[in-house]
Amino acid sequence: MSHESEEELLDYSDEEINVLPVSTSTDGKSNLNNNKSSIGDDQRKTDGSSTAEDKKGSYVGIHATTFYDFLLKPELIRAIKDCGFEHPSEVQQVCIPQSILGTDVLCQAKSGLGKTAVFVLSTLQQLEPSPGKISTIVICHTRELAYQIKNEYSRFSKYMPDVRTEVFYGGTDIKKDAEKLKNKETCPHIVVGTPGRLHALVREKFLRLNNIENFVIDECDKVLESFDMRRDIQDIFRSTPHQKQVMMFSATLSQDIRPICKKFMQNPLEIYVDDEAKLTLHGLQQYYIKLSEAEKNRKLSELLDNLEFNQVIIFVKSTARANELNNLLCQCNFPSIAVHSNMAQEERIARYRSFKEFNKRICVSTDVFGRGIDIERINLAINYDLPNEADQYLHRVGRAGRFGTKGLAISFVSSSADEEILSKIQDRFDVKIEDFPEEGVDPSTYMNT
Ligand SMILES: Nc1ncnc2c1ncn2[C@@H]1O[C@H](COP(=O)(O)OP(=O)(O)OP(=O)(O)O)[C@@H](O)[C@H]1O
Repeated sequence: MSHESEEELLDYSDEEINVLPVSTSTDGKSNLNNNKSSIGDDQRKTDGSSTAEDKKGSYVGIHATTFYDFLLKPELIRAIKDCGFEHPSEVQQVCIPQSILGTDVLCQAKSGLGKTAVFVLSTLQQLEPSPGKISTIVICHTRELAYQIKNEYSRFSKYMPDVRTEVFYGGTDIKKDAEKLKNKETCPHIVVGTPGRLHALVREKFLRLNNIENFVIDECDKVLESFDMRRDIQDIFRSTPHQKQVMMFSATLSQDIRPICKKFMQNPLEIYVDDEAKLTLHGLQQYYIKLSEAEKNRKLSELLDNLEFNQVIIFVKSTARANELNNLLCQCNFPSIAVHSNMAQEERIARYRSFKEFNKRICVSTDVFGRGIDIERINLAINYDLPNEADQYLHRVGRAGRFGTKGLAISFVSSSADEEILSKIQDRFDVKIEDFPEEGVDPSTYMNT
């Protein structure tokens, strides 16, 4: 592990964070009065040593906390080991001890540091599977992310043979979903899905949520900012029992969206990264290239020819552009694939899998892959078209450099609007995005060994 990725696992100051086991009331909810915390680089010590400020509640030493400390079920510990997870990341250290107790959680933590495992492990820890009883529902904004989360449940419930997880999203036959849900033998204990399909299943009374104990929204700002998705969520939420655990996660949680999230919660543990500079991924080198629209293809091909990378994701602003660019790359014999929302759902998932399984090294995508998607080998992200929001930039480039690894992000800047966005990104996240050097970048600085 590189020095930088080790730093991601350092400890916290107890002034900011109380991660000691908390006293619980009879309903299992946390009694912490101040349930608000933040995670930030400046709260971590860099040498792992103990100081006078290390009082109760601080994690001392780089690897002072292990997954064993969470007292998880042995089946989970075995699966965690199989996944190769050695030490919990900071967000896992802060959240898991409380989330396994049933506390509501509203959590912002930077991209790629393992927010998914927080809710997957804590819901599996609490789950007592009973036939026909759906205990956990997880909602996210895209079908591929739902599919990915379902697979995470499968990985971690490997030694829990009675636990069933199913994923439901649009673009597939709803009757098949209904069949699965109707039959006690096939009805899942954990449901993962996208808002529209889940809402339709609830409305048609195929999906009954009266036994729900955990209600999770991943990429919650994206889900709740969109009027349509929020309306669906509200209806789904209303069909769940009043007493349940609610958890929400994202790398970006604006001041405006927080109260909206909290409306769904009771006295949540709140984890924010209020200093947006701390959302910057330190293993990720970020550059821009100024050019005209007409120069983009030539430049891209030059970069793909000259740069070393394992896998690259190229973001464009429309499905038409994704198809065009992908065709062009394929014509030039680049091993490229395109993924966007304007294709049959089965094909979308097949392409996601093909890219994840390393059958293709280049993926041209719209923002369908801009958030949440976790493909370990991506170490280069290219914004062929810059997004029009700074937050979206942060999510996109976070596809490279997962879990504290190294990576490279290059953005094409071809208009005054692009220049404005570029300066917004640099101001907000306190990151210096430099002009891409003529001589290129030394691969050893962004390739993981
Ligand atoms: N403790 C751990 N040790 C090693 N790898 C881990 C650990 N926790 C998570 N990972 C891995 O790190 C990667 C990123 O995790 P995950 O996708 O949950 O990030 P995230 O915080 O949800 O990011 P994003 O905000 O971009 O969606 C995954 O491949 C996951 O398997």
